[in-house]
Amino acid sequence: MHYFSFHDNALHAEQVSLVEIAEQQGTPTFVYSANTIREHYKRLDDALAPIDHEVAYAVKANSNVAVLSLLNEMGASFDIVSGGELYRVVKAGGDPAKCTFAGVGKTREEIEYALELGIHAFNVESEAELNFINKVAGEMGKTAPVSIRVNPNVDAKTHKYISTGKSENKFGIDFDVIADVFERASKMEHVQLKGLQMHIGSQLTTVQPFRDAVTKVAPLAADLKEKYGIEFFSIGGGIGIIYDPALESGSPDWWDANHPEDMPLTTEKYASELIPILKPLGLKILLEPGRYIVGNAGVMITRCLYEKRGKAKTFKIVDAGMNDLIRPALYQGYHEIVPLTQGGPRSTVKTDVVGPVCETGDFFCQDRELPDFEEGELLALMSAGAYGAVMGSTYNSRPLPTEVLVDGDQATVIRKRQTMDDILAQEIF
Ligand SMILES: Cc1ncc(COP(=O)(O)O)c(C=O)c1O
Ligand SMILES: N[C@@H](CCCC[NH3+])C(=O)O
Repeated sequence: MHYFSFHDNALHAEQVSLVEIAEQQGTPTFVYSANTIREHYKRLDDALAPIDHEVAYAVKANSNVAVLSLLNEMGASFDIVSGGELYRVVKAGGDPAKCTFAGVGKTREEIEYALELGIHAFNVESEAELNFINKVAGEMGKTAPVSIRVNPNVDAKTHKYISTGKSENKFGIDFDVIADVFERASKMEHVQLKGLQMHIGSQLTTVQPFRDAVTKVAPLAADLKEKYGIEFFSIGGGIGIIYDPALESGSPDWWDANHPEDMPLTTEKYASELIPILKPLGLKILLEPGRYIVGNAGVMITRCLYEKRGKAKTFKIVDAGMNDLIRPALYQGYHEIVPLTQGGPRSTVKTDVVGPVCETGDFFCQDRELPDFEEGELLALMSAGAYGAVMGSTYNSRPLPTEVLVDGDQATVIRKRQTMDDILAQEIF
């Protein structure tokens, strides 16, 4: 089955035409394919089957409660990074005891909330935070389950804004001193050591940085198990997806979840390289995938408003902006742009696709050779399921877009389009 593919000349999500969704819901709108999410989850879960493991979905990638609920039904655990994400998981029917709580700046309120609910573990990112969690847990008469995040100083070879495992990144505790931190933590009265965690970065397209990091940290994990009886080793998320078919594979069906061989980093490759290093540890292995699960399970649909042929460039102006999908502006992220209807052959044009926001950085592509679509035409920005809607803002007083979940032939609105009154609700006149 093709999850995003053309039928009768219209791009569909599963069995639902994206043109119909656009006509009914307006644009911009995010559309997700439930079966793609399920399949990605299952593929990763199956690949790790030879070892004791848990797939803890990184909620930040797409935290719509309907998406979380779907993954909860699949049996996922959750990697959260705020009290707000924990709140969402609970609303989705998720069990706090299956949540690990990462992040360098947890507040007292968040720590108390997580202790109250009984999360699986805090992933502690500094000694100051460790001391504080110990203090707060003591005040509450509780013991805080913790794992400590190691920064292995390994180059993830990804965009510098999404690299997290080098010493100059703010995340985790330096590899050289982490053993001492565990020793001090083991003597704390209100902390129980549960695990070791790392996450070297996002959108990794080869297995080598994962292998380097796991190889470097595995002996430490073995040592910590021996000394303190830790139960798990979380190797983080970061598995990359294909954004640009021309660069990565040349396959026109790259967004189809049934083409695992086209992935730059397959789950099979990931598992076959890492399992031999991880299995001998005898620890539960946690994975924290976000983008891999939802990235290619979503698109953002938008309508072309105007075309402007300037002296230097052709601009196609669409009704979505950087406030709706910020990845191109923030990381020079690539999203394939596909007209929703396929007529006969058409000419191509080198164009910038830009939004209405009052920023020069408000573009979805620059100087890209694209089918010469017209004013009024509908388009999909592919691979927008991860770090899309969640990073949206109301900049320029632009209401947040609708989100729709397609499951087979059913399309369900899972977030209504925001209204101006929603935006103004907290303002005091
Ligand atoms: C601690 C942690 N775990 C997991 C993830 C998920 O990353 P990805 O979406 O690349 O799988 C992130 C984001 O990079 C993260 O910071
Ligand atoms: N938001 C980033 C990924 C950040 C991962 C979170 N640590 C992106 O879209 O590529």
